[in-house]
Amino acid sequence: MANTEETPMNRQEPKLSPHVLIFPVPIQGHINSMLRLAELLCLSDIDVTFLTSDFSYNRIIKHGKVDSRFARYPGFRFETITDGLSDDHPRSGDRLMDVVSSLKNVTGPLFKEMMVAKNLLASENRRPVTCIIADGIFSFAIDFATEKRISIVYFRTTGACSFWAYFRMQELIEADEIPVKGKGMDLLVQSLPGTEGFLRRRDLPGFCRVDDINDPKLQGIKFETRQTARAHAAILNTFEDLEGPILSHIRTQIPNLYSIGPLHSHVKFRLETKTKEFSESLGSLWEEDRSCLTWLDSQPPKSVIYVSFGSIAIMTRDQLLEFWFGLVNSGQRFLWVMRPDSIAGNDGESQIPTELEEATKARGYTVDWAPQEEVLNHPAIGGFVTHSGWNSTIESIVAGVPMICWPYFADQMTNSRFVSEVWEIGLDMKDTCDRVVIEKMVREVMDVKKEEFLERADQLAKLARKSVSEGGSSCCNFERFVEYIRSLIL
Ligand SMILES: O=c1ccn([C@@H]2O[C@H](COP(=O)(O)OP(=O)(O)O[C@H]3O[C@H](CO)[C@@H](O)[C@H](O)[C@H]3O)[C@@H](O)[C@H]2O)c(=O)[nH]1
Ligand SMILES: C[C@H]1CC[C@@H]2C(C(=O)O)=CO[C@@H](O)[C@@H]21
Repeated sequence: MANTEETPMNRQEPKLSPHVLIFPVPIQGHINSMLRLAELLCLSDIDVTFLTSDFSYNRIIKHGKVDSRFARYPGFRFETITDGLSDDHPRSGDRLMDVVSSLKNVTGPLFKEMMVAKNLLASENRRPVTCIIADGIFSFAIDFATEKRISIVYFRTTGACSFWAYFRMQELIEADEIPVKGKGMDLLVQSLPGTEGFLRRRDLPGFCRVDDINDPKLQGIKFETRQTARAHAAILNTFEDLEGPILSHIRTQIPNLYSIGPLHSHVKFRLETKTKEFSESLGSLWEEDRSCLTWLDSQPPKSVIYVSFGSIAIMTRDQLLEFWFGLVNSGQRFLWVMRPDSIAGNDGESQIPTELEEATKARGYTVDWAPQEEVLNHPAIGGFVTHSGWNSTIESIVAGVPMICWPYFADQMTNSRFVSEVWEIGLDMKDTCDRVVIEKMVREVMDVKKEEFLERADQLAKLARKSVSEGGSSCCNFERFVEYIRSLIL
């Protein structure tokens, strides 16, 4: 006789979605790209726990518009953990690496305790974490995942070009090409496949610029990057038409490498396809001053150069004045982000020369923090003076905006060289800070070679958009990645 009473054994429990933990270094550039990945996974009906520091979470909630944005995804939630630093720590400039040390020595052990104590973040209607997507310098997460037999995916939020240099640091050391401090900065690098003929020693990541091979920062980043090979897979926020040759070299060492960027463009495309909504920037740690968009509305097309050095770079007052005189003397309009903590030793009393202030009023606009994605896509923007952080670089590529690169440290040294010599969508002003050079480069990008740069930037922008569109390389790679995540619960 048919059993007419439903019993627990017969009741079809709804199958719980895969549950992914996303864990970035809790600083702006990493949070941005990982929140974009989080949204892509939510749009694929995967549960996401986003783990960040208490310090950054409080700022994201205050400035970042994330609550409203992620409210539509019932499977998304934040989890917080301490970064081990006091709230008044600058978390930028030459103190940035304190963050890395504290994350490793304080946060790492607490992370493992938290995961065990919270049963791998399982809760009602939420299975224990299926896969950990960890920042590409968190080897403690690989150790934990390996011990607990959980899938671990490394997401290094830099481009492939700098990642490859980091991954090959041991070979560069053995070839006596690093450390590079002082000696032979303009010698071409010989032992980094795919970069022959254009990459100089000065273009290697800034961590290579030390005197002592045993420098802890160089050794630390070398070690952490090599751990990538232990992960089940790796993700990069780039696309095949941008970094294909380098990606092929990396895949000889790390076969399961998913290039799924530009992530900000990828999210926008999928959101517009699924919900017809525009995806504005989110996750800002500072209040965005949207008045700059109104100012841009009154400027002629392609007439304004946007100036921003990201969330970490610091400059001296003398460097500030060199940029300011260079911009004013170029005669071009400019929109400049002066992040509140970005001037070293800013005593506040020293006055800006009157002639500079007057000229700025005529052609310039400054804000503490801008809605950068919207600024770069504004029709008035014709160029971008950038520190070459990876997010800024790829955002400028998608927007078709030529760049003048003034790298500050780390991967930025490599990104800037690829912008000028490989992609040919800008100029590299590395290792100089002179008002005459700045003026000359601004004129070259915004006037003398304007059409040439805009044409090439537009070609690359089209390839970027194609990669995230239906059938594009990043679109297909992301769908393969989702299949991998789903395969973990079959
Ligand atoms: O006024 C501003 C300025 C920046 N941004 C955004 O902030 C992010 C900045 O990221 P990025 O350009 O990558 O620079 P950093 O904040 O310096 O990023 C750190 O992290 C990156 C990813 O690992 C590295 O490539 C950089 O070298 C490192 O400094 C971007 O998404 C920008 O759109 C704004 O929204 N408003
Ligand atoms: C905190 C910094 C350590 C390394 C990361 C980085 C890189 O080039 O990988 C650059 O700056 C920061 O994003 C990270």
